[in-house]
Amino acid sequence: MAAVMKLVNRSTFNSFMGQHCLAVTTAAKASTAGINACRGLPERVKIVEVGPRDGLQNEKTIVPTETKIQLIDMLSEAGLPVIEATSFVSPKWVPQMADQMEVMKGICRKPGVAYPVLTPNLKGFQAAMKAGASEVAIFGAASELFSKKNINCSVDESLQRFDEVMKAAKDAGIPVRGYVSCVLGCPYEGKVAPEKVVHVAKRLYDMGCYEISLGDTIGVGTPGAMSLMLEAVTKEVPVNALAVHCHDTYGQALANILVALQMGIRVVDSSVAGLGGCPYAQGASGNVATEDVVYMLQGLGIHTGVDMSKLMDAGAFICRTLNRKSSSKVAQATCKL
Ligand SMILES: CC(C)(COP(=O)([O-])OP(=O)([O-])OC[C@H]1O[C@@H](n2cnc3c(N)ncnc32)[C@H](O)[C@@H]1OP(=O)([O-])[O-])[C@@H](O)C(=O)NCCC(=O)NCCSC(=O)C[C@@](C)(O)CC(=O)[O-]
Repeated sequence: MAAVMKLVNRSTFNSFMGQHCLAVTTAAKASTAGINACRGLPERVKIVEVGPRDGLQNEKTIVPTETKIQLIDMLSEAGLPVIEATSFVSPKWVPQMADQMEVMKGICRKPGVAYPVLTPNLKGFQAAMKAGASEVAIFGAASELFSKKNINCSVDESLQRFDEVMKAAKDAGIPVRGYVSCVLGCPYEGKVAPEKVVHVAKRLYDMGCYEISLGDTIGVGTPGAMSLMLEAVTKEVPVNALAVHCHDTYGQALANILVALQMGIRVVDSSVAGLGGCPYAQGASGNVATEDVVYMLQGLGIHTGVDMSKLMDAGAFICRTLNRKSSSKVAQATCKL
């Protein structure tokens, strides 16, 4: 009976979503481009799915490799254009990512989809190359103490390490994404001045990162703080080279993303089912849920290329496997409809 109810609920939801999306799309066809341009909103947004890495790195129990592979494959099928697959960090520091080689070998790489991996140093970069990675990400912080806790070096030292990775990546023709953590607050230092974010973001951009993702690691930002920070960063780094990465600890993530879109950001990081947190930021909740971002963007008539139904299946799969409730409001609503 429960299973039948679930099916009915799911089909009711899909039908609601279908009608809703159709209404949005029909209206959108004639007018969205113009209206969105007036509102300062884009026609298309690229979603960078970080659940398999940012999400699963934070699980207390080690998630089986097969589950990670299946999740990534389901996300590929859902139409996500970028899926951060794993990280090549020390297994002593983050044991949850120790199977990075097997994950990279096991996934079905869909043509047109990028599967970047985190590489904090040259050792990580070389291991990523052996595993066949075709894109990597380096990750720094705007806060000294977070940098120490997260990657065991100062901000300046981290930039020197990233320079080495960058040179090796250039030689190998590998694109590099950059992260700046703690752009709106630090679990150890509290408030972080926008100038500190500008300093690291500009350095990453100048050394050749094609995109810099600005991370509200502990999810303390508000739309006001986000706009002040972006105002400062976009003076030094072109807006089309920036992304936002919002955790949802204080429930501000979607509002922060909307403000970022209005300020010209076109790339948004998110995590299926809102998985995650950061092992070096106690108490930080997961990333904004991909389902919730896609729902908001659909409502705005903004194209993402993501199939909501398949995305919901991927979220349900990982929540079932981890035996936990989804943090996605859209997924929670589905159960109630
Ligand atoms: C960066 C290190 C490695 C420095 O760690 P360390 O201990 O300072 O490094 P080391 O060079 O002194 O080496 C110590 C040991 O680690 C090994 N080692 C050294 N490098 C590697 C490597 N790449 N892969 C595997 N092993 C490595 C090295 O071989 C040696 O092994 P031992 O001789 O003791 O057996 C360490 O601090 C680390 O792994 N930290 C983990 C950082 C991490 O993964 N954090 C979570 C991701 S960041 C995040 O979530 C934020 C983000 C991106 O999502 C954005 C946001 O929300 O803000």
